[in-house]
Amino acid sequence: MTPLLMSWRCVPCCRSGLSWCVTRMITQTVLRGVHKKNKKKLINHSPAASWEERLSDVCTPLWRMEYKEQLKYKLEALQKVLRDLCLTVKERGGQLPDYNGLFCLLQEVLPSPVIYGYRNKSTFSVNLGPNGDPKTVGNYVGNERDRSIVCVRTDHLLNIPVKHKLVAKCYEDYIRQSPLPPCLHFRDEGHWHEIIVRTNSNGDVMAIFTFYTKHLPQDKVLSHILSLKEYFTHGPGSVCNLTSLYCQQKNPATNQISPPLLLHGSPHLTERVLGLDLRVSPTTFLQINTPGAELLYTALGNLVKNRSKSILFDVCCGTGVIGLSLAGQFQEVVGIELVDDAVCDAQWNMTFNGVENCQFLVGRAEKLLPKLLSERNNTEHVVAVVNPPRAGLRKTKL
Ligand SMILES: C[S@@+](CC[C@H](N)C(=O)[O-])C[C@H]1O[C@@H](n2cnc3c(N)ncnc32)[C@H](O)[C@@H]1O
Repeated sequence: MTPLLMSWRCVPCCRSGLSWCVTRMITQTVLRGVHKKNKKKLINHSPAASWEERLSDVCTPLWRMEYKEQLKYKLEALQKVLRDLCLTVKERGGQLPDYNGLFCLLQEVLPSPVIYGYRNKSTFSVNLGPNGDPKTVGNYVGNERDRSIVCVRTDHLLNIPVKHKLVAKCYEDYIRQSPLPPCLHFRDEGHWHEIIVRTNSNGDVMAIFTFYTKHLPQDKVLSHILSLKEYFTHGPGSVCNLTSLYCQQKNPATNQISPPLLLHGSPHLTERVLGLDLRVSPTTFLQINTPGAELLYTALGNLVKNRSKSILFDVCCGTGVIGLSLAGQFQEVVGIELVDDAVCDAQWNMTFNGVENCQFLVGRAEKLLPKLLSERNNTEHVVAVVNPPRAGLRKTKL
């Protein structure tokens, strides 16, 4: 189980006098990459392991540990990353400060306020289940390379909330009685595809399903989509009490997915994070554990106290949550984000919450940041935050 995925470190950047606060999500990928060997020990590779256990090992690799042990494991994983990085720099003749054998201060991993059912977004695939049923809704066990994928229901997963599981179950019930076949991985046929479920702290639910339109005339596409809508709004699926239902069509000609089409309910959910009301559209990025994110942003705020004369660069700002939540502590906030829609959400969030000292710019941080910094001759009053650190940012010259 990976209920808490956060820690942070603060590295003063000597060259520019710029405070460089780096928040860091320790993702499963990091755990996989850094502690591959250790992780193998965590996983029960016995052929007797059930499908459910195997799925838990994929989705929540630390689930066999007590939560305290998980936090210790994550801290050690981070220490190892920093030690390895330090070694690499030193081997190449570089010099680094020493903080107890690490080159920067590393704080404890904070426990998440919620450790079960904490996800606010889940994606469920459709594929062959362990019993061979091609209309099984769940998550994958197996390997894409050798095409050994099996789709296992997620009812037992500790990190997925009950509401998400209910939508997945209802979707499975519906597609099983539909005459249309599913659209399976690697097969250019069938129609029913994945479903994404998002919830907010109020318990509102948004579902976004993908429908593959190949070989189906548009009127038939429409009737099947509307029939699913009817099922979720007035049929047995109404137990899910959906706040919003969206459909995305996968276009066979381009293999691209259309923008989400609202079939029912409100276009957005609203999520409250640290007193801010945030607009959540089908594509909006939010940290997956909202109370965990609040803890992260609060911890970040504590690191950057007394900055009323400073400017904050929120690098890769997404919908601007970090910058907006810290805006009161800074003279000015500049968010930089690659994706246009995310910047629109950030601007909406700023206006809706009455924040006035932020601006959000669309563009690549690597390109915009040097220009923005060169416009400011005193970088002492500049703080930058990036979450998560991106490989694409590593060559940025500050
Ligand atoms: C995981 S989200 C994090 C958003 C935000 N920092 C937060 O914590 O809520 C990462 C964001 O970085 C953006 N991004 C990725 N590479 C970027 C780049 N080179 N320049 C600017 N934004 C980038 C993505 O579009 C995405 O919205």
